[in-house]
Amino acid sequence: MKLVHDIPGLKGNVQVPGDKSISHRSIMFGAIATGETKVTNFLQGDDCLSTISCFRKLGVQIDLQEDQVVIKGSGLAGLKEPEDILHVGNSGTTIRLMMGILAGRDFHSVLIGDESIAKRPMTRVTKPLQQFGASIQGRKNAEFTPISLNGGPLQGTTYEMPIASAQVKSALLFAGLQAEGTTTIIEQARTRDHTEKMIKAFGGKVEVDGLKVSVQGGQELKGTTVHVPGDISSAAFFLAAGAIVPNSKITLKNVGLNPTRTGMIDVLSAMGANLQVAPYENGQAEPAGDLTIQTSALKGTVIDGELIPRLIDEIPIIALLASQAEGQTIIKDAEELKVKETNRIDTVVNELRKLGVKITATDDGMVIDGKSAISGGKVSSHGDHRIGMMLAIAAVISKEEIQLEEAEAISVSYPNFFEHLQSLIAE
Ligand SMILES: O=C(O)C1=C[C@@H](OP(=O)(O)O)[C@@H](O)[C@H](O)C1
Ligand SMILES: C=C(OP(=O)(O)O)C(=O)O
Repeated sequence: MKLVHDIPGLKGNVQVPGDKSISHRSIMFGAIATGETKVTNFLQGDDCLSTISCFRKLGVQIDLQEDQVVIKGSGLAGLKEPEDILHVGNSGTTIRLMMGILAGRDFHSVLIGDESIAKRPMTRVTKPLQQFGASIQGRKNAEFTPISLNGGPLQGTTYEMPIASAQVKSALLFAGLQAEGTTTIIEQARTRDHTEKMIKAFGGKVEVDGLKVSVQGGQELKGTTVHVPGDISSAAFFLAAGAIVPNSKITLKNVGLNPTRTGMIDVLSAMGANLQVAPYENGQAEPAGDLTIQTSALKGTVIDGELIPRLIDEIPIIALLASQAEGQTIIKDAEELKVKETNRIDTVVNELRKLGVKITATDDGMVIDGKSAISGGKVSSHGDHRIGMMLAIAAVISKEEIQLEEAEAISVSYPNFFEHLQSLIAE
């Protein structure tokens, strides 16, 4: 598609769609709890719809109307053997977290996904689950899909994670909730804690002590209401756009501000962005607030260490932001980018280079030189939603036309992205 380019400014308010990580988990907890769960502001992106479709195949009644979902859970024991393969589409969160649930169920199940999922590593979850006693098979020693599980009794265990991953932590917590005894996960760095918060919201207990997270098996979870805040990973595209497009002022309403997710705010502040954060005081489990960004004079920064898991999905758009700053930006300790929907070090660097950005790939990140003019050309999302949105924001600051291939991938996390972008374009 031809992207909108060379616009005079971005002005107005946007309510970004519901948080993807929280939306997935609301379906999963609703399905394994007893009683009714209501979810408001649910993200109807392709990934979360894949999660709904998998749980329907497990016999769970899920009613989806507009952005509200009602789930009728009958507890873990109420999940039924699926008669068909469970297809997770493009969603790493769906497949990895579901493995933690299915490992302890007394039936056979098979998980597959699209071409991208077929290349993403699974032993990060299947290996520790085998330590719980789970029976899991897959290509290359359970590294790749199709993955098949013969669920059964699990034994609680202590597991020190070799990587920073909320998906791995969450899968093991789901296994721990149905294992005998205590399960303790030791994180390498703090990752998003939506699973821990949701265990509590559903009436369960989880103990967090620094980087150690423990749960007891056999807890009964009870259905509840989940209010999903807007997704800061989606807001990130408009935060960047507001900062780099001249003559802009954008307010993003009801954005999730869980501190395990707000690395983008820290980076914008470090780069000198004109950003205001107005948190709500509504006592919700997941904090939220309004963010207002204005055109800013940015400077380069270094992004590494414990900051990385707090902004891992925002790195593609941060690379574009850095290309408009004064000086150099260095992103390191981000090897995990190589195993996302695409190898995001390579796709970000290759696509931005096509548009004239001075950017170099490193083993664990990238180095970006600032103040590049964005030239026209033909680019592709390579089927990766976050790359597609980043390139659409690159186009708005280009004087020349940019064509985006595989734009449809954007509906994975932000189905109305182009509508929202259009609504902000100043007359
Ligand atoms: O737990 C989650 O909801 C997610 C965790 C992150 O993945 P990793 O756990 O692989 O870092 C993130 O990249 C993904 O978009 C969503
Ligand atoms: C990495 C992502 O998602 P997932 O791992 O769920 O496919 C993402 O949304 O950027």
